[in-house]
Parts: sequence; structure tokens; C-alpha cells
Amino acid sequence: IRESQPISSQREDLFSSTSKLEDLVESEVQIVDVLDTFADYTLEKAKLIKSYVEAQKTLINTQGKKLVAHPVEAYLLIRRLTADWEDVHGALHAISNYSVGVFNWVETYRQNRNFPQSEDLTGAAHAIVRLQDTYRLNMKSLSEGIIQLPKQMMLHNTVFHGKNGLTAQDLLFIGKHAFTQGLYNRAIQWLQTAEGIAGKEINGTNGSQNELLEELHTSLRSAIEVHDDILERQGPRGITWKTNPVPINPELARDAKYQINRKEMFVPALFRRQSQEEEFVHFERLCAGEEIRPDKILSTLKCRLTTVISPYFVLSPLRVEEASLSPHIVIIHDFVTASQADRLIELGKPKLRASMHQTVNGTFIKSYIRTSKTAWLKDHEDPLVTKITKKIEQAVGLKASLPKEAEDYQIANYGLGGLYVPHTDHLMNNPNPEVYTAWERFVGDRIATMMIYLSNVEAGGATVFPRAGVTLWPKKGAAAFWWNLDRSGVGDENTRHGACPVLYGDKWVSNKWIRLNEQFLSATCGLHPLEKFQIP
Ligand SMILES: O=C(O)CCC(=O)C(=O)O
Ligand SMILES: [Fe+2]
Repeated sequence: IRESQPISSQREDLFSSTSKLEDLVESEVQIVDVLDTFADYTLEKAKLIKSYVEAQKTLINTQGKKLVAHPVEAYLLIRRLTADWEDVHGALHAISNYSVGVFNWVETYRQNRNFPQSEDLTGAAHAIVRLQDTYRLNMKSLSEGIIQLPKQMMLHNTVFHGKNGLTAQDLLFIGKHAFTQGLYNRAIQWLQTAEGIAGKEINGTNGSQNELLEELHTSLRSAIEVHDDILERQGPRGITWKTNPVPINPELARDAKYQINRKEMFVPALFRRQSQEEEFVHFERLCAGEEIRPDKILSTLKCRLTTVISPYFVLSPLRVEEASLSPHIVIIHDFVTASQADRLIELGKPKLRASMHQTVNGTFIKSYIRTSKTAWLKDHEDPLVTKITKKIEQAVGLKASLPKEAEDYQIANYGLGGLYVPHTDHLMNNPNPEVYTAWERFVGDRIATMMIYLSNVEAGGATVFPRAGVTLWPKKGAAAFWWNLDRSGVGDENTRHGACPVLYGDKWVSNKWIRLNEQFLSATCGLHPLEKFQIP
């Protein structure tokens, strides 16, 4: 997967970065304020019109047909339609002027502030479907705004309460999105939850509610049919779909072949090539906090203080936690301070753009493989950035200051359910060097990744390595470091990794990708072609 700075200025979506969503809250307050004043004002004017209407009604009603014959009545009629009318005229005029003004203001405001559009609503629905599925959240609770974490993910806070719940209409909308995403089992669950709620929402005979119930029944019936059909023809799981292991229809479920299916057990397939489907299962399990490595491996991992790389750390050794020995993945705790992390966010924030990916034919598109926004920072943009680069160099013994030695810092902010599907950071896998630019051939592949977590994430958002069976939980100020290439410069496919969807909170990371060629003095080749680096 190739990433780059965006080249076209498309409209920025909102759901892929929490930073952009925050701005939206402020904008909503502004609009509500203006509308509130407008509504109060028009109500005031409408009251005036209403009192005119009421007064005239009584006058008209008390009169017989011959009213204009009476000179006083004639006078009153004319007064009503002249002097009295002035007030109504003024009120109507004021309302219409004001409403045109407010209308124009709101429209311009919405455009300037990049208000959400239907693609954002779709994105948000997708995110909810994905979160519920990945973290196996209780759907009923979720629809009431309560997020209950799976047992193995519980750290400090285990339940998150929102202030509001979803309506049956919302659940129907989300269910339909689950269906189009191929999550047939989940679509059915969403629709069933919607039915439950719609039943309760009904008080009295409400026409539109009946319509909704009807639509839910129809959708549910066809979702079940499709579910069972897909399961029958394609099996319970593929890259683009998921069903239950057994059909929903009890008659079909009695088939003997589904009785075997039911007992299907997960056996981790570590340190080897995984099919896309297998990788996805590993990804999800690791995201939800499952430990899938055997004790034999886990018992070899240590936490240690180290000064070995550089005397720079004699007074304050690096606090290294080994996450995996092969591939060598470590967490360096407190690599930057909380205020340094905040500063990096502050520097990146104004420059955030939707993550882009290069397609096979070379054009850049907005990424659905990675739902986040990214910004690039150069060393000279702030003294702190240079300082952190120096620290990285000392910590891992690689050169990272010059453009030929390492890339600029990439600051990333994930949005609602934001994730990054498994990939390798090294990207020069093509044996034909012609496909790479002269610059890329000159600097070489990404030998190592130094990723600093700039925020804590209340729930979800881990970095997981499906083949190595590793889960790294974000911790503000900690840095994850791993080698993408082995000592002979060949890509280590066991470093495939991805970012789990953010379930609750705000995730910010900073990536520093270090390039191979300039490290020829600091990271020398091994004796064996598959020898790996073990630093720090
Ligand atoms: O955000 C993460 O946890 C991983 C990010 C990542 O893998 C990348 O940016 O290449
Ligand atoms: Fe990565």
C-alpha cells in the first residue's frame, strides 16, 4: 500500500477524523443559536398576526349581512384594512426579511464550515456496524447508547454511557448498511433490534410507525433469505461477507452439514502466510484483546531498562517492553512527554487531510483502507521535532535526520471507527526496480518504523500484527518500534500490521519511516540471509 500527500482538493469528509468532528460541535452550537433567536422573533410576530386574526374574527362574526350599510361599520371595516393592517403588514415583512437573511446565512455557514453530507452519514453508519462487529458489542445496549466492552478488553473503564439512544429508524438505516457491507448476520441482528424498539415506540395508532414496522418486516424477511442463500452457496465467511455458521431458517438449519459447522474452532495460524480471510479473523481477535500466542512465546518476553545503544541514555535509560522477539517489536515507554505529544498534535492539526492511497494505475484516491486524516511535519518546522528525531537516532542507532535517511513525520488522527487494514510499511516489494522513482531507489525501502502514540485511546484503536499475534495498546508518549526489513534488506512479511477501529476516544499517532540505504554503516548486513535486527 502506498500513501502520499493528497494531490486534488476534494471535499473533506468528516467521519474519518475526530479532530474535524470536534469543529462540527462548535458549528452546530452557532447554528442553533441563530435559529433559536429567529424562532423566538418569528413567534413574537406570529402572535401579533394571530391576535389580529382573533380580533377581526369576532368583529366579523358579530355582524349581519348588511354591515356596510351602517356608516360606523363601514368605517370600522376600512380601519381594519388600513390602520390595523399596518401592524400585520409590518410583521409579515419582518418575518420574510428575517427568514431570507437567516436562510442565506445558514446556507453560507454550512458551506464554509464543511457540514456533513450524506456520505458522512453513510460513513458514520459503516463505522457503527464495524465497531459492533469487531468488538462484539451488545447491540441492544449499543442502541441505547451504552458501550459494553468485551471481557478481555477491560482495562479501567468497562462501560461507556452516552446521553442518547438510537431510534428504530436509525437502526433500520444501520441494518441496511450492514447488509450492503456483506455482514448479513449483523444486518439481521440490527433489523431485529429495530423491530423490538419500533414495537415500543408505538403509542396509539401512528401511521408512519406502522409503515416503518412494515418496512422492517419486509427487510428482515429478505435479509434472512439472502443470508441463508449466501451461507448455502458461499459458506459462512469470505473477504466480502459474513453469515452465521447455521441458517436462520430452522428448517434449513436442520441439515446435517450445518451441525458440523457449528463446532468450528479457531486455531491461530501464526508466522506464516495467511489468506486474506484468515488475516481478517486474526486482526479482529487481536483487536478485541484476545491473546493468541502460546505461553512458550509469551514467557520469553521481558521489560527492561537499556542504555546499550547510546551513552545518551545513561542517566535515563530507555524503558523497553518487548512485544515480540521475531519480528523484533518493542514499545519504548515515555519516549516523549505528554506535553511534547500535545505539541506534535497541535503542529499537525491544521494540516490534516484525508489519507490517500495510490491505485494500481498510479492515481491517488481517498482511502477506505485507512479511515483517518494525516499531516506531514518536517524537522525544521519546530525545534521539538528536531529534538525527537535526535532521540530516535540515539534510541535505535539509525540515521533519521536527512530526507534521504527518513521520511517526514506523518501525524495521523483516526475518526469514528477509524482503522487501517493490515499492510506492511515496507513498500518496495516489486522485483522490477523500474516501477520505483529514482528517489525511492536512491533512499531504499523502509527499514524500520518508529510510531509514537500521541494520545491515549479509551477503548479500541490497538495496533495489531495478525501474523506475529501481537497487540499494542496505545499509550500516550510511548513509541512502538519494529524492523520491517531483515538484515539482508528483504521485507519481513510477519510485520504485517493494522490499526483497529477506534471504539471510544481520540487516536493520534506519529510515524517516522526510516529508509534503508543511508544506514549502511549503522545497520549492517548479517551473516545469514534471514538474520534479523534485535535493537533496541
Ligand atoms: O495507527 C496505527 O496503530 C498504525 C498505523 C500504521 O500502521 C501506519 O500508519 O502505517
Ligand atoms: Fe503501518
